[in-house]
Amino acid sequence: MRRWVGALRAAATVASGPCLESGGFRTRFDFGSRDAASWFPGHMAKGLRQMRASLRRADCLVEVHDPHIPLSGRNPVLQEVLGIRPHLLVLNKMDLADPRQQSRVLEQLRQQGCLHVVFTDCQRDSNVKKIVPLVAKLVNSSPRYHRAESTEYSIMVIGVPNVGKSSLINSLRRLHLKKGKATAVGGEPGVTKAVLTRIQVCETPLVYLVDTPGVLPPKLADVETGMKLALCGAIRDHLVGEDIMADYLLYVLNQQQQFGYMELYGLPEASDNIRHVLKYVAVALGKTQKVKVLTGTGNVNMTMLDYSAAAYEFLRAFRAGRLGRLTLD
Ligand SMILES: Nc1nc2c(ncn2[C@@H]2O[C@H](COP(=O)(O)OP(=O)(O)OP(=O)(O)O)[C@@H](O)[C@H]2O)c(=O)[nH]1
Repeated sequence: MRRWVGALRAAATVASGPCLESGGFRTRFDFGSRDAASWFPGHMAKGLRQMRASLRRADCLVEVHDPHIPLSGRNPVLQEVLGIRPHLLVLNKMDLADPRQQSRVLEQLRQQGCLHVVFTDCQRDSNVKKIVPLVAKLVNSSPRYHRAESTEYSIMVIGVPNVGKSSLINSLRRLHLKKGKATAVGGEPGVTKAVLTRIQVCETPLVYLVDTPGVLPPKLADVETGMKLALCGAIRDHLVGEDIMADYLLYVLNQQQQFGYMELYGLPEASDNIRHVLKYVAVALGKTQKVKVLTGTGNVNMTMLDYSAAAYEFLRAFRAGRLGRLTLD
C-alpha cells in the first residue's frame, strides 16, 4: 500500500502540468459555452408558487442566504414583496465566510436597500438570539395589515436551497424553547421538499415560523452566479459538473491568495492547474480506482488516481471550511 502511494506521489510530481507562480494565475475563468438555464430544476417552479401563496399570511420574511455569496444568487422574485413586508436577511454559515469582508458586504447590501442583516452560525447557535427581538421590532414598527389584532408573529423563512433554513429553525427552537429538531437538515440541496406547517420557535413573544423549500432564482444572472450557487451546494453538483466546479474553486482560491490547499494536500507550490491539484488531492486522500486495461497479451488490472472522487473531496473541503474562510462575491 505504502509503495504504490509513494509511486503515485512521485508520478504526481513528475507528470504535473505547468505550475504558475503566485501572481501568474488566471485573471478570468473560461466557462465555455455552458448555459446556466439548464441548472434550474423544474420542480422549483412549484416551490415558488407555494411560497408566493404562503407569503400572504406572513408578518415578516426572514431570508436566509449563504455569506460566501452575500451579493449574488438571491431570488429576485423576493424584490416584489420586500417593499411591503418587513425583511431580515440572515447570512448563515458565517463560520465559513471571510470575516474581513463583513463590513464591505454590509455596506453594499445597505446600498441595495437591504437594511437589516444578521450573520449567524446555526451549528454553534451564534447570533441566532438576535433574530426574534429584531423581527418583533420590525413587525411592530410596520403596519400589520390583516393581522393587526393578532399578538403572535408569523415569520416565513425563505432562501435558495442548502443555506441552512431548517438549521436556523432548529437553532431557534433550541435557544428559545429548549426543544430539539422540528425540521430535517441535510447536506444536499432540496431536503425540505414541501411547504411545512407552522413551527413554534418562541413562547414570549409567541413566534411561529413557516419553513419553505429552497427555491433558486428562476433566471440566473449569469453562468458565474450559477457556479457560485453550485459551490455553495444550492444546485446539485451533477447538474453543473464536479470537475468544472473544482476548477472554478481553484481559480477563486488563487485569485484570493488562499493557498491553504497546498498544506492540506501537500503541494510544494500553488498551482492554477486543476488536474495537477487533484492529483495531489487523490494521493493525499488515497482516492484511487481499479481499471482494467486491455493489452496485446491480455487484461491488466491497474490502480489509477480517481480524479472525480478527488474533485468531490475538494468541493467538500471547501464547504466544510477546510480550505479557509472564503467570500466569493
Ligand atoms: N458550517 C455551517 N454549516 C451549516 C450551518 N447551518 C447549516 N449548516 C449545514 O448546511 C447544510 C444545509 O442545512 P439545511 O438546514 O438542511 O439547509 P436548508 O436551507 O433547509 O436546505 P433545503 O431544505 O435544501 O432548502 C447542512 O449540512 C447543515 O449542517 C452553519 O451555520 N455553519
